[in-house]
Amino acid sequence: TTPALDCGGRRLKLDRPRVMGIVNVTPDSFSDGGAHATTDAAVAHALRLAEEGADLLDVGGESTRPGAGEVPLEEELARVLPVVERLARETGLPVSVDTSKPEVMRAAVAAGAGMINDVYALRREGALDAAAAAGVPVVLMHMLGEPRSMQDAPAYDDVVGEVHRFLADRIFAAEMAGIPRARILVDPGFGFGKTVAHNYLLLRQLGRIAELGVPVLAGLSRKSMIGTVTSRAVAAERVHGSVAGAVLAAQNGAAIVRVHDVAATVDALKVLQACLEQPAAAERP
Ligand SMILES: Nc1nc2[nH]c(S[C@@H](C(=O)O)c3ccccc3)nc2c(=O)[nH]1
Repeated sequence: TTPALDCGGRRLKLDRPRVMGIVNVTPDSFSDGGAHATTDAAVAHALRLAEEGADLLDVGGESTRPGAGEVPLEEELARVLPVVERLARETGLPVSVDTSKPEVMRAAVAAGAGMINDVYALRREGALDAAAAAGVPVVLMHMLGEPRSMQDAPAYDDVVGEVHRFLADRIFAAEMAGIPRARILVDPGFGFGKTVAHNYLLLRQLGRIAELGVPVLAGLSRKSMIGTVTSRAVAAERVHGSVAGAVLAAQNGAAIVRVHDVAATVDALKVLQACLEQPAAAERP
């Protein structure tokens, strides 16, 4: 039987590393086109990612930029719901909602979302119950502290061990809230309270996170861990480094990689798969 997730009725096979396309629904600071322009732009972008080969899409309405303030509930709903609704209707792909607010989780799943992606690992008030009631897979991600302060001076005795322990605790909390293990994924949270060194230790030892026995999601795309080592200050110039990171994450056990640059990542993972799938017999000339 092929490992797979049931994402609100849409099947996501996990027989090989899958690509989650990032759909940020944040108002375009240049045009005052208002809500419709924001929705239309996000949907158009997402449809392009689907064309490029994304296996699922991740719709987020709140920037978790370190130091960023909270987006009010009504604003997040107004951004996310129209996009989730249209993508659920217009693509056959599972649509994940990137939120920490229980109200957004419930509304997004009611609007067609088939996965919950929570950078707070369901620690907000009511989030465990909302995710349990939603009946869709949920991604539990590690973050050290709060977005506002997490990058001030992140410190660990053993970053891999502590991230592993946090995720094990959150899996337990989710199971106690009635979320079956078959609906749980974990994520080490690259860039969420980690130095560049911490991030690369986590990437190298991602197999230890995979030992938790649930699918691992990895999101390195265009992050400072890539920009720093490649001296690429501009996020859009971090594609090559991000693709290398995605391949490494997949090779080290990630079941899903969360990326901006879908087409490039899809091709790179095909090369990885070809390498991994070759039977040993083929090695003999
Ligand atoms: N599961 C999972 N969800 C995620 N949402 C994000 S937001 C992040 C970004 O660069 O996309 C980000 C960080 C800081 C500012 C803006 C955007 N990152 C992840 C991740 O690594 N894993």
